[in-house]
Amino acid sequence: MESEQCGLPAGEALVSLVHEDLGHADHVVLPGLSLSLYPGERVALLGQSGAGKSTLLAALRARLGREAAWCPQHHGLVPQLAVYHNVYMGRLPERSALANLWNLVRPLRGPWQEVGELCALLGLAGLERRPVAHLSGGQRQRVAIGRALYQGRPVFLGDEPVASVDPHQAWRLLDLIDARHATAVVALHQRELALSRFDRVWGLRDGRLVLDAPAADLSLADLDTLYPDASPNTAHAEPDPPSTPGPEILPCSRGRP
Ligand SMILES: Nc1ncnc2c1ncn2[C@@H]1O[C@H](COP(=O)(O)OP(=O)(O)OP(=O)(O)O)[C@@H](O)[C@H]1O
Repeated sequence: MESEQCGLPAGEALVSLVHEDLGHADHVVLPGLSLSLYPGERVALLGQSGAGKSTLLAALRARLGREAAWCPQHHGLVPQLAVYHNVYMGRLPERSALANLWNLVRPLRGPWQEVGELCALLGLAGLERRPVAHLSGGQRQRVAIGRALYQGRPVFLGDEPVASVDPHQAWRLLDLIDARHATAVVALHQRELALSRFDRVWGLRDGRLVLDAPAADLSLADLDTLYPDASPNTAHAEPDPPSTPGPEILPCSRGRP
């Protein structure tokens, strides 16, 4: 269900940031940021390298706590441990220290089955016992997604979770994420995916949220403006005519005063 204005869903926000300074210690990256995340929304988070995507995701994660599954940018896997153990870690806090210790030596039957089913869906069947250090970059990325899915939380927060896989796999992985999470915020650089797979796009540039709009109202040309350092050759070759005003005047968040 959406409100009449700005395509925002009706209902109470899961998280609202109102004029908040986000950053690291004394280094403010996103000053005075305002935005809201609503239940059921799938949001693509775009912006060039250093724009503050990870910073914003960290802030959302801190506010959502145990409501959010987390898939970090650099995977955060333990390379010496097997695929099974890395995925199992998604539920480490939910089990006793004794069960976790036992599982390290001898996998528990229930989790072994659950993780095996997840691995099959992720195209990792048969690799459960293989150390993550012996996997390809794309396989590691899928293990990291598997660990986040195994957390079984309602909100998925992903920091470029489909950066190392081919477009077909990216599509399938987003299917899996969608099937298991009502709400998602995913940082990514694939603009086509942002428009085709997400309800809303947040765009960061120059320390500001310059884009907060329904994906259906945006074109690739709108998203290109988030990448001022891109050369003309790497930007969208034949830009669609902007279907909405440029990003400078697009922000449209309920939390915005
Ligand atoms: N731990 C940190 N301490 C201090 N500054 C940081 C820290 N992490 C990131 N920054 C700075 O914050 C800014 C935003 O970084 P952030 O990682 O949020 O960007 P990003 O959009 O996720 O970039 P990328 O696409 O390269 O991952 C950058 O200037 C970066 O140098």
